[in-house]
Amino acid sequence: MTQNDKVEADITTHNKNPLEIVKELLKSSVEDLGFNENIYHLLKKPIRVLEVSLPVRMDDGNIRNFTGYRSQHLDILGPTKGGIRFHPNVHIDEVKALSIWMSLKSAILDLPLGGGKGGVIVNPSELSERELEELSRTYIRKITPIIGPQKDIPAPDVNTSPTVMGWMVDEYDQLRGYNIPGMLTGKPIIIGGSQGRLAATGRGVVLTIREAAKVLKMDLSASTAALQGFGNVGSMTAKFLYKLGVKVVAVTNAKGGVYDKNGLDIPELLSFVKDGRSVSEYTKADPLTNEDLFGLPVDIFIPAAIENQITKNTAPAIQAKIVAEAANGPTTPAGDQILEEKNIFVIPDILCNAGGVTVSYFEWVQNEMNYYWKEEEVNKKLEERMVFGFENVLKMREEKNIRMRNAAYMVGINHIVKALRARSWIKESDL
Ligand SMILES: NC(=O)C1=CN([C@@H]2O[C@H](COP(=O)(O)OP(=O)(O)OC[C@H]3O[C@@H](n4cnc5c(N)ncnc54)[C@H](OP(=O)(O)O)[C@@H]3O)[C@@H](O)[C@H]2O)C=CC1
Ligand SMILES: O=C(O)CCC(=O)C(=O)O
Repeated sequence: MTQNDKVEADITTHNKNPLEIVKELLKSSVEDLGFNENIYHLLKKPIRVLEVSLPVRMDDGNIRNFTGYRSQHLDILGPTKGGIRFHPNVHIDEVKALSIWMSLKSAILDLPLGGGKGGVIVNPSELSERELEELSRTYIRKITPIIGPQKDIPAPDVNTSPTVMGWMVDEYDQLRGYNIPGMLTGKPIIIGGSQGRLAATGRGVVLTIREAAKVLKMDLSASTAALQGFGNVGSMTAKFLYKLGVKVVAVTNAKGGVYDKNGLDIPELLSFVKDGRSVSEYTKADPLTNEDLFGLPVDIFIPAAIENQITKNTAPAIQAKIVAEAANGPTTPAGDQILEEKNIFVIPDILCNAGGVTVSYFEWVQNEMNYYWKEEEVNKKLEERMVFGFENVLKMREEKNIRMRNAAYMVGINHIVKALRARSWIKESDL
């Protein structure tokens, strides 16, 4: 059984297929908006999906042929846009689902972009740096026919750092014969990256938590938080929570993590992991398993790792008032049902983590005009967009007396529907 067969068996058997999950939510939201089912049929499939073979000469002299994908969901609002994931559990349905979420995210924040996403089935920790660079360059070569600054603009996601983005943009530029920085975002700043992009997703997550705390009348400086995932998004989220005075008591990664009921020293933890060490090796706090993380007595719980973490098995333990979905798709429908029964305020992924694509959009704008903003300007613009998105979703929630997740889907779909109508893909009778 290949790794992909195992992933397929797991997502099918346990009702965790992200594509089925997002399709169900699209269908019910289209119904709740009173639109014809035709709209659902237009939104449920990406317009284009490419599968590529990625042969890499390994250090031992043998060739390994990896598989990669790029999914483009909808391009009626602008070029498609979204990250590239390197992970052993990448699956075609996951990539398609992630591209649909990207469309919704951009729509909620009124970004002139559609949804895209890419992935390669690989465990990057098993590759040498040279092998990883070859894989990254090969992937970009293979998807070159369908990407470009006016077509589809990749970016980072799980296990793809600015260094990986640097290799990718260089490969594209070498192929085309000149510099085209706007073909990809999340680049190192020296070659056209934007100030503030590295921290943008975590900054955005914390802005949505701040807005949610206002709704719930919670004093953040007297609140506690626990985080799953301490990569780009998790670590930056922890940094900004700490700055706001939130006591971050627990963080984990795939190997486990640490807990201190009096609050972790986040700046120290950030420098601890900087040179490649894992949070699970930090000895100035108690060790913690990913299983125990869910049951901690905290006010804010933040999944910032991968999909399908808040499930019917883990959700019952959650005691938080706010679940802020920094990761994409961290909650299964069964887990979500339990969060609803517990009356937990969920900031849904397509709103919560939209700060990343927002600053990626700013990066692309700066690349196109070849003029660069200071970090304060980027951060100010990011804050405006996040608050705008949060307020629109909150308004829909209050108008319809529904949950934030349903409200976010409805705001996103409403926005896309306006473009579908303007292009006459749909008729008045579909609405
Ligand atoms: N990067 C971005 O700008 C954006 C990312 N996102 C989403 O945020 C999430 C995190 O992405 P990002 O931070 O970029 O990725 P990174 O690769 O930087 O970090 C991922 C983190 O998740 C941890 N992790 C992976 N699997 C598990 C597991 N089974 N249990 C606990 N922790 C685990 C990793 O641990 P370890 O290091 O041990 O593997 C690592 O700490 C993803 O869902 C991504 O799609 C959303 C919007 C934008
Ligand atoms: O920065 C981007 O363009 C996309 C980020 C991303 O992949 C995501 O929001 O899930």
